[in-house]
Amino acid sequence: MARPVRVVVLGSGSWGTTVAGLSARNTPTLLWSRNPDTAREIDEEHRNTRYLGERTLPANLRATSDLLEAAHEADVLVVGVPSHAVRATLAEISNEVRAWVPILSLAKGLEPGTRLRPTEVIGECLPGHPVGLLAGPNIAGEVADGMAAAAVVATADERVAAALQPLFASKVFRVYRNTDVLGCELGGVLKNIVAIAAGMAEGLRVGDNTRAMVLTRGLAEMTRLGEVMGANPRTFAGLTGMGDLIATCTSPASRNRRIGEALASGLTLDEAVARLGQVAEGVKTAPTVMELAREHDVEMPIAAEVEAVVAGRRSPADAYRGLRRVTPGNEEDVV
Ligand SMILES: NC(=O)C1=CN([C@@H]2O[C@H](COP(=O)(O)OP(=O)(O)OC[C@H]3O[C@@H](n4cnc5c(N)ncnc54)[C@H](OP(=O)(O)O)[C@@H]3O)[C@@H](O)[C@H]2O)C=CC1
Ligand SMILES: O=C(CO)COP(=O)(O)O
Repeated sequence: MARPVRVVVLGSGSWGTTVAGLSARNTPTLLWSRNPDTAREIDEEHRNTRYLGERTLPANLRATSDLLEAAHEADVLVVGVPSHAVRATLAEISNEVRAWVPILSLAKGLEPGTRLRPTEVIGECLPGHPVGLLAGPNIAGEVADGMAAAAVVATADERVAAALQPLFASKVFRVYRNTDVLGCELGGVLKNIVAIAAGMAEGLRVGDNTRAMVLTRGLAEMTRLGEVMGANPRTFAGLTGMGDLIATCTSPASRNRRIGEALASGLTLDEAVARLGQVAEGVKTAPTVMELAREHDVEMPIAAEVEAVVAGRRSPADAYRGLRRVTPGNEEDVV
């Protein structure tokens, strides 16, 4: 009888740990943490208190702080470290992962400097492997609490995604598949910037109409840039686009939204980031996305205001005043 597929998840933050918990319910799973205390706590006490509080993890989820052990064990490798850490983490195991092991990214940011998407960084570090991502409207704490949610496994070869779907699925966690890797990945990256704008709106106590405008026009910006870069515009109406945008912009648990709220309350960016104590990918991604927007000649007024606030050139209140100066065009023009 064939042995079960072994999933290895790299990164023991809130989402890496949660995804490892999902997969452990279906198949043997090993979680790598760079912090030996965290690895021990998960392995022996079945908790990750720093990131998931007192929630209990599956007893069969194993953890290690030995990256080589993790790499050698993987039949499927899930990369759950933040986007700025993907290259450095994988550089240590570039010759250690068996050929053809599929690799899935969880990261929703762009690599600073290179502007590469996490799946592209993975492709450079571990060439020859099928690479894709798992994304969607998935606030980690809710998924860890067993609340119903849905996600998408995106890989260029649909057969690979179809093989990976059941590893993460449960009765309350529906896993769809998609072959538009670019569109699915950009959705997760770009919605974080709109979520910072939504958080600022929250902090400034704007009305529900303004909130709806930010989400809708934010989605238009995401779709415009995505289409020019080669993504299917329809992807942005799906779980990894509109779905994740709604979850992140409306959830008080979203770290990106919390950064926007903190900035609107008068905190500096450094103070807001320090108070959060977790990763908010939109902060580092905003300037990179504006570089892409300029390069592709795509108008992204909401992202531009967020970038100006994050760079300290504009206050949140001035950013919202700035949006009033945007000339409304034809709503039917996506690109
Ligand atoms: N949380 C969520 O709801 C969701 C998050 N995501 C995405 O998943 C990715 C991971 O986020 P998330 O788990 O939330 O992050 P957290 O902030 O919860 O945790 C970050 C994790 O990454 C580790 N880490 C940070 N820097 C490095 C590094 N240089 N090398 C190795 N490990 C590092 C941290 O280790 P340490 O504790 O030792 O500092 C910690 O385990 C992000 O791109 C995020 O956008 C996607 C969907 C949902
Ligand atoms: O991507 C997420 C939900 O899908 C998590 O968003 P935050 O990183 O803003 O918490």
